[in-house]
Amino acid sequence: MRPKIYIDGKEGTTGLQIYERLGARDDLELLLIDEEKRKDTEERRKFLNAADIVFLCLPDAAAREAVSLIENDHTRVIDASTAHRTADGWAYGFPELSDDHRAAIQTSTRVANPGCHATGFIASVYPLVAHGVLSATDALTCFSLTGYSGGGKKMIASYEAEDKTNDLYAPRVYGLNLQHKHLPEMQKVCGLATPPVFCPVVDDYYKGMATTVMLPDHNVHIVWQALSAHYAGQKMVKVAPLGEGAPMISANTFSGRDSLTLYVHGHRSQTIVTALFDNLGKGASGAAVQNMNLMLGLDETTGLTL
Ligand SMILES: NC(=O)C1=CN([C@@H]2O[C@H](COP(=O)(O)OP(=O)(O)OC[C@H]3O[C@@H](n4cnc5c(N)ncnc54)[C@H](OP(=O)(O)O)[C@@H]3O)[C@@H](O)[C@H]2O)C=CC1
Ligand SMILES: CC(=O)N[C@@H](CCC(=O)OP(=O)(O)O)C(=O)O
Repeated sequence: MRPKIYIDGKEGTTGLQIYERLGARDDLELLLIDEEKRKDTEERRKFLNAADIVFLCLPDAAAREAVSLIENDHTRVIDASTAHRTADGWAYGFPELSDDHRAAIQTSTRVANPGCHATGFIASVYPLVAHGVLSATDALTCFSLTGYSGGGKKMIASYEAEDKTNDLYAPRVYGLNLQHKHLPEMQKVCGLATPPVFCPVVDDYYKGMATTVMLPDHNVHIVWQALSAHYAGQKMVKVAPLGEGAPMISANTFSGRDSLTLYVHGHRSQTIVTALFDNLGKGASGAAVQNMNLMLGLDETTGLTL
């Protein structure tokens, strides 16, 4: 019997991209809700309980509601929203962090898919803390560039409107209250004493991310070696040869891909690490499908673009 899959929020940005990755597969049975009933709670309840795996591609409140509608023990959940990323009982869906993370995803009934900016930050910082290159009390700073699809349908509409306002033609620094919603998962997953000073920037291109962590007092060779050793053998996360990409890397390089690559650059005692990936790939839908593959005991790259 093919596993039954339901995407709650399939008409949204993340949901559509998951559908694109699953639509052509014949090893899965996709449960498709009637278009007019896609927000009908009782109809959703039926689909959520009929599925073996559900993807939640919804705003946080709707994702919490969806979980509360599941009344059985067999439906497993992959939540793309922020609602459950630091919640007890949820596995954090980043299998490359450690064998324990991978095993938790494979066996869990509740998997929280990482936030896009959090993916870039954690990819660099988790291994450096785990291998003692950074300490949990180091004060970290990070800036992260994203395409406008990261803001979902509303933001896409504003960037693609015919009467687009002038401010949308330039990069926009946001998260200025320093309380971006990804900070709790960045801090918790990396085991940091304090959250990083985090500066997200959204710009006038559709998708792709460059998340840069700055290390003012760390040797570039030590950082590169620790990251390379940590991700050796991984299929979806790689470390580029030291210095590759100089003198300039573009944040849309990985647009359309589901993998992530870390680029390490340095001079004297200063180092920067930049994660290049797609906010809708390893930053959302690609990661969600990778997690589903692991939960089903399949090759994690099935249906994905490396
Ligand atoms: N875009 C990205 O790059 C990323 C997004 N995410 C997260 O994924 C989730 C989805 O985001 P995104 O796809 O960007 O958002 P969108 O706004 O593009 O899509 C959300 C979808 O959910 C639908 N929806 C809203 N409320 C309900 C409800 N009660 N029942 C059923 N459907 C509902 C919306 O309907 P309607 O079409 O009518 O508006 C829409 O289709 C969010 O939690 C987001 O934070 C995570 C990582 C990256
Ligand atoms: C450009 C933009 O607005 N991006 C979103 C992040 C998208 C994402 O990862 O969303 P979730 O955390 O909800 O999963 C933001 O910074 O809030």
